[in-house]
Amino acid sequence: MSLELQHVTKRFGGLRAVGDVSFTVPERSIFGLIGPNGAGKTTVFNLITGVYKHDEGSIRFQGTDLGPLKPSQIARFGVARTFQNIRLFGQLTVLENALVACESQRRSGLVAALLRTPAFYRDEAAMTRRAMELLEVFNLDGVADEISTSLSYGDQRRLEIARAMMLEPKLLLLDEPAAGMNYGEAEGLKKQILWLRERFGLTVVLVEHNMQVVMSVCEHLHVLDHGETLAQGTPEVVRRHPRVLAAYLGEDVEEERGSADSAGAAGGGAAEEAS
Ligand SMILES: Nc1ncnc2c1ncn2[C@@H]1O[C@H](COP(=O)(O)OP(=O)(O)OP(=O)(O)O)[C@@H](O)[C@H]1O
Repeated sequence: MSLELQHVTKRFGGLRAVGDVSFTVPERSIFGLIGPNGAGKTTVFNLITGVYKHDEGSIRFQGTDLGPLKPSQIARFGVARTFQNIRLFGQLTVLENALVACESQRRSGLVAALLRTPAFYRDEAAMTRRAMELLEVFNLDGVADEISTSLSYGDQRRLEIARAMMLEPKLLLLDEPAAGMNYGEAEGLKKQILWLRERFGLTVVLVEHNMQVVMSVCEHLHVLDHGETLAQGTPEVVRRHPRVLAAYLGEDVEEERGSADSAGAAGGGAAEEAS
């Protein structure tokens, strides 16, 4: 198993933002963490990446307890993320934004950089090749030299994913990647996420309100509400779960049922027990 949360609880003062949450994300799967606003989804990402420390429970990635690790150690361990609010370097170009992510990954050291040694240039060339390959996946190679803030909102979101991928992660956490995207852009995003999984053998956890995206790319869903688990299972199970339908996702899920079905919605396998 890739990522495993067991009985994780996080409190902010008197507020229990995440309460006794457990789930397991299988290796190379695309896993959706969904729920209404304030459900605790971003807090779970912040706990996995070490931004916050959980009060109870455990978070393990590929068998290692992430609890004692700092965010930078967790990133080096192969966990990368994007943010709900776009965090690009506005003055840098698209390519520079991608490259800056992996400065810490350079194999050649500071001396090599200062002296501009052959090792430095080899590193530089390899990183630029990887960046251009990723920019191409997201149709951003043609604007590699543009200042990042000149991109559309959807393109900036895709650039954030490309930048996170520069860290060569094993686990990618995407926080609302489809926010602000139109239908066509969201369709493109679905293909790009699937491609990344295939190409890099990636495990993906997706926080997303766009049910068109969630229902068709995720194999497993975990639904939070007020920090607690409301339901879990395949998209088929979750979207028919009475509590999910009635209380939180009903209209969206019903609306998207047709399009997700016709797109061959993921998760058609054995139905899991919904809690
Ligand atoms: N640093 C913090 N200090 C205090 N409360 C916080 C903090 N971070 C999150 N919260 C609270 O924890 C709860 C869960 O917030 P969180 O951002 O994780 O929800 P979410 O499911 O990601 O919501 P959304 O879909 O709106 O992004 C909310 O009530 C929020 O106000």
